[in-house]
Amino acid sequence: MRYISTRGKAPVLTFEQAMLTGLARDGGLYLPESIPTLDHDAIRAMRGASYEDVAFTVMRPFIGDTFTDAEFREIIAKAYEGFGHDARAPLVQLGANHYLLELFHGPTLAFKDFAMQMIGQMFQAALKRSGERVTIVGATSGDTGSAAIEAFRGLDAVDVFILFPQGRVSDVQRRQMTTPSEDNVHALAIEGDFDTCQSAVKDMFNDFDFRDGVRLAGINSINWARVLAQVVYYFTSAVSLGAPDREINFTVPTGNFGDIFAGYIAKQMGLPIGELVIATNQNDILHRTLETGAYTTDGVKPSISPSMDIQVSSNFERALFYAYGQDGAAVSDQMDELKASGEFKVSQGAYEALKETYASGRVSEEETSAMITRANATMGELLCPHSAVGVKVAMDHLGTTPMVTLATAHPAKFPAAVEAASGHHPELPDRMSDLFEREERMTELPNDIEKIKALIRERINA
Ligand SMILES: Cc1ncc(COP(=O)(O)O)c(C=O)c1O
Ligand SMILES: N[C@@H](CCOP(=O)(O)O)C(=O)O
Repeated sequence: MRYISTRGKAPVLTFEQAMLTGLARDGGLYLPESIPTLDHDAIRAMRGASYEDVAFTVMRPFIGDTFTDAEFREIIAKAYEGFGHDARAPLVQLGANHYLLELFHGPTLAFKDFAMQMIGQMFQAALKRSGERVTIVGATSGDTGSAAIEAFRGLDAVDVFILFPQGRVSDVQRRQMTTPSEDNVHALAIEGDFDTCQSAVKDMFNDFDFRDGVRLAGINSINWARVLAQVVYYFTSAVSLGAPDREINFTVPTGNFGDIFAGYIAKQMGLPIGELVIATNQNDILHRTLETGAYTTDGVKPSISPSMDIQVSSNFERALFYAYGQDGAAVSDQMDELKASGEFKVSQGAYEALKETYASGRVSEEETSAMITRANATMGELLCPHSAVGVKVAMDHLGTTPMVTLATAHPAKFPAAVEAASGHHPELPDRMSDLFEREERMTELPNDIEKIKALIRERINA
């Protein structure tokens, strides 16, 4: 299996290289040259199988000879052993034809753990074999950072630097990043929003002296391995509802577009997914793009679903690549336009392709709170605000096809918004009950790329 860049001008890589490389050297994102498919018998055989077995079947065709079957099975087993639910991603019924996929039973209580625990194990195995050391730099609006720190803390061959927007993540999210005491963990509070942090990370990847000097690696969903691991739960949930003999729809709370793009990959692999519905909060750039064909940034507005406070949605580039018929030059032009002017207009053909693949909806702050209240009162579910955004949009798209809404985080990560809407204080699991007593350690930095790079160099003695 070979991996190509969405902008068509970077070296073609193996799975291992793509995983350790992160952003392509032409600024694009890596994708498999072709998407392997699973026939209906193979999908049917997933019924009753463990999450780990389905993970092996779904991911194996993408990893080439990076790991042997035995190594890969061991990686998967280790990745999911710390999850707090035997099913890993349990499905609960919310109402007629509506199901909630709980993706918050991992170590840091958000869906990011599904992929981050996998890539933590895969990095460790690959780096042990090569004897290399890497510097991971990631941007977070709260959940990716905590999941990455949990997955990489204490590992010998890795330093992990996480840039988060100061004052724009919840207290639980911040403490998950700032309380680990391992020397290889560095939480950096940056002046700005998530887009500021993500743009700094991309700038570091595009500075080849820095990139090669520190041996930079990425764990955001720019890393294909992150997206791949998220494909698995589309299969487990759809199969438990009758796929491949029945079509299933999905609604996905969306920010950086990694999670819903994993659904697109599942569909291309042969899973009969009907609608893939993008659910956005008031940072609704993706919904507007689907409505108008124009991708226009207009500043991040802080919301009660802060992990989705994103305007420059990284993986949308991957969606564009397919919408443009895998034309890297066209994608490259659009991305240049975005960088220069903060907007671009999708061509008519690509727009039609996007509309054929995705539906969308936007949820206001008031509607998010009202959905938390309603789900608690009438569905027996205490939703986090991101999941509430998803459930609200899904309800507007319910029909005769079963709908699965992805519940992307545990309500206890966002207690203020959840308590205000439901009257219930969501408790953290016992293993985290002392989170607010632990000592915090972070470095505050202005939005100044040179200062951020200097700090990273200094910390790793590069
Ligand atoms: C809790 C939560 N829900 C939804 C999202 C959106 O996911 P994606 O960025 O993959 O679109 C994120 C982060 O991005 C998140 O942390
Ligand atoms: N919501 C995310 C934003 C980064 O997304 P990623 O999937 O690209 O890592 C977060 O919580 O950090």
